Amino acid sequence: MGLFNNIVDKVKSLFQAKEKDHIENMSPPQGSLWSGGYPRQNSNSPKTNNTYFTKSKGSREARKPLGEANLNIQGSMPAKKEGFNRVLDGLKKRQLQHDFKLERAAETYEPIQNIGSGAFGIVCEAVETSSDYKATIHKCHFQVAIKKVAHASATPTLARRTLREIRVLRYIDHPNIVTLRDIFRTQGPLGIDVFLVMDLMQNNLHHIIYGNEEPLDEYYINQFLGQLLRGLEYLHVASIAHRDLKPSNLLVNQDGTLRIADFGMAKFTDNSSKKHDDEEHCYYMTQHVATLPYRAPELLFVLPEHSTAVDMWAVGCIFGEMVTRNELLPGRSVQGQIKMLLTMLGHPPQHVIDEVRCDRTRKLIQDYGRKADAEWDDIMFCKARGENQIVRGNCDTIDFVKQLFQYDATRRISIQEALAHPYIQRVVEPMGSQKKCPFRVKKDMMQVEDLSHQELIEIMKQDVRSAENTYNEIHSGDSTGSHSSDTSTDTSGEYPPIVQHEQLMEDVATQISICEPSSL
Ligand SMILES: Nc1ncnc2c1ncn2[C@@H]1O[C@H](COP(=O)(O)OP(=O)(O)OP(=O)(O)O)[C@@H](O)[C@H]1O
Repeated sequence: MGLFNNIVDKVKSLFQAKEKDHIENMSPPQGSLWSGGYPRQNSNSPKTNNTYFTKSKGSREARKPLGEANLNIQGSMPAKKEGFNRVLDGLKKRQLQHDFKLERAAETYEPIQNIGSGAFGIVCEAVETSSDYKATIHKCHFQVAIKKVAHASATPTLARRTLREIRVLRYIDHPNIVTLRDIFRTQGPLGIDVFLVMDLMQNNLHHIIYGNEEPLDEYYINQFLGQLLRGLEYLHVASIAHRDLKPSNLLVNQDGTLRIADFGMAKFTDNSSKKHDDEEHCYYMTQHVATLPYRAPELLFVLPEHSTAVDMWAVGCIFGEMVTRNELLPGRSVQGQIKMLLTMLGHPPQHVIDEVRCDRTRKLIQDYGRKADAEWDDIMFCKARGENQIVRGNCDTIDFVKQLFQYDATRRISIQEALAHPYIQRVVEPMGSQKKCPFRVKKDMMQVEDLSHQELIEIMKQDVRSAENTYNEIHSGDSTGSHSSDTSTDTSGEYPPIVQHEQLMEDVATQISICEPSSL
């Protein structure tokens, strides 16, 4: 106990010294890539060694290469290993060719290597080989990421996921949301394979948090948090909830730009979508186990409705993970996750328990016994093993975390309240007002929830064409490559229904480089 107190005192004094320096710490480290607001990604810049943002003992400039901290890249490789690696490379190449049969789009994109995979998609790095204006101007090939959603039409869940992702991303242009550049489809053995072409990002937050032995620098934690909130504000103001926020879905570039990705679970959240809650809850209870540690209580406990508040809970988990380099609530089953919440955060208020729709869950909560409410500075301190001191003794940080982890979604801090919170005001540079999400995105998203499987497939086919057309329009007229020129000011809602687009699409179909087999 004495030893523990000594450590606490030592850390306290360190913390006090750090508090003094806080104002200095708020300014970017020298030579930082963060100055001037949110830097836009330049995917054309040649690939350099990634820069990693760790807390450095001496100067802040001494940073490690991203994700390579533990790799010994020096010394020559034994001949046997070289041979083995050649075989491995050959196998990887063949797998890539097999996974990314792009048909006609192979004229435009050349897959380079597999860079990620999730439960629904595989993602490769590719170059845009067509001699479009960008390649001509920059005299180089544009780097992209292609996400393949295999047999996207096979089940209603997959079709809805894919359509959600297409519809959120196709008209959005936001510095903290991944950019969709193109979209096309091919006919796979089990239905349509959909390919989403995005700007290539260099890493994701999960790798950044765990790729090094030292905690993330406080400055970068705050910058990542600020960008995450900014991207969420854009979505939440339009009543769009992401619903699958986790570090691996937050993509980060060398310049520190963070972009939210993976919109397969995104949903327009208003009263009209309540009727789907049962189906959704069912889905949450059985699938998607990988993201349990970020799942809000309203989804776990099967409470009557949920909304954008689920994302704010996940923000709390992600913030805690950046600070502590540990998952805050690492349950591995639905039951385990519920118990984890009860143990760590204490008992939910009675009115929340009364609303739990699932009898088994209600009984589980009631039988678990009362636990004391969470002491956030202790939780963060223990989880961080004393390494990171952002939270310890820091009232507004603790309050921010508390507000995010409210069991009752209606009492949880909203995105606007989060941005106005003293902690965020203190650590994140003022960001000013941002443009609104185009009305057409909301309208498109609303439609998705009411479609049958067959309708989903039909609309998905149309949407792919439609987005392809949008892509062609953008690239024929706009030399800046920005998607925003017409959409940023569009709040009128005058987006022609997709059905009306059909004839137009038929007319232009021959000009579109869609990878459609003759059988379709
Ligand atoms: N634009 C991009 N640039 C670089 N990497 C990317 C990009 N998009 C996705 N990735 C990588 O691919 C991984 C899988 O992508 P994504 O999360 O979209 O697939 P998913 O199957 O929907 O995943 P999940 O299992 O989380 O639902 C991501 O974690 C990320 O590391």
